Amino acid sequence: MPARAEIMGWRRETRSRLIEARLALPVDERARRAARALAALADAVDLARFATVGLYWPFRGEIDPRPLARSLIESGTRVGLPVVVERNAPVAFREWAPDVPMTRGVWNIPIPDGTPTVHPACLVVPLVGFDAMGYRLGYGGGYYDRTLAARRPRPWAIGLGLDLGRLDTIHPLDHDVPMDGIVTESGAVRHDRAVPDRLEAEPEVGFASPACLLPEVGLDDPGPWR
Ligand SMILES: Nc1nc2c(c(=O)[nH]1)N(C=O)[C@@H](CNc1ccc(C(=O)N[C@@H](CCC(=O)O)C(=O)O)cc1)CN2
Ligand SMILES: Nc1ncnc2c1ncn2[C@@H]1O[C@H](COP(=O)(O)OP(=O)(O)OP(=O)(O)O)[C@@H](O)[C@H]1O
Repeated sequence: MPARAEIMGWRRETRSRLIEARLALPVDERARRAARALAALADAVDLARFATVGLYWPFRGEIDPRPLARSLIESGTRVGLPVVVERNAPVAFREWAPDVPMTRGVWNIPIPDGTPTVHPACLVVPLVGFDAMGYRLGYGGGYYDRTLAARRPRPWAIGLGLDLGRLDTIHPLDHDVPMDGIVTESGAVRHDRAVPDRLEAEPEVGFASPACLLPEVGLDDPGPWR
């Protein structure tokens, strides 16, 4: 098992290699793969059963989930987008709809301006990379890890990305929170866990943030799968 410093260095290189590879795809090829991944998501996962779902504003070649956002809103599910309100802390989710005013957050990513904070019971999480155990590589801020660590029951988390992000292992560290499933253009894979960490009473995290209770997803919640 490599040491933490080596793992973090490997992640930095792998992250930039995978983002480059994604951005190097011809636009129409990337759009075809993204459309297949979104179709696989719709086949496998019933997001409309949740009152509120967390999506994201696409950035650096991420799959564009806005068509999904619009159809969820039409069917009565609220959509939140992540907002970095504090460095090295969980993200907040702010309600989005096609007509809400937008401003720019970290990295100039568009964020809803002045809409209510929402508490999604299920997050669709953009992937840079992912591994066979459902662990995810993101942009390196640790924002999704912190967000998933701070809430009980932990929101369901479905990683959405391209097959080119597939890795054998990301060499998971203590802070890494695995996804409940991974969806790419080649389909959906569930990662059910014997001990459901999403129900642990106390977040074991290295920062002070009150656990946010999600009344919507109780102990016997059946999850997002169809
Ligand atoms: N579309 C989209 N929106 C998103 C995310 C995402 O992954 N995708 N995020 C999911 O996380 C959050 C933004 N993620 C961020 C991750 C890192 C840094 C950042 O400041 N990075 C440092 C270097 C990080 C490091 O290696 O230590 C920098 O750029 O200087 C900012 C935002 C919220 N919005
Ligand atoms: N719950 C937590 N408490 C404190 N620090 C954390 C927590 N989760 C992650 N971190 C820190 O954040 C950084 C995350 O690095 P990592 O490579 O896992 O990011 P990532 O998952 O790719 O990023 P992102 O989620 O922003 O896309 C590490 O330095 C890690 O120590």
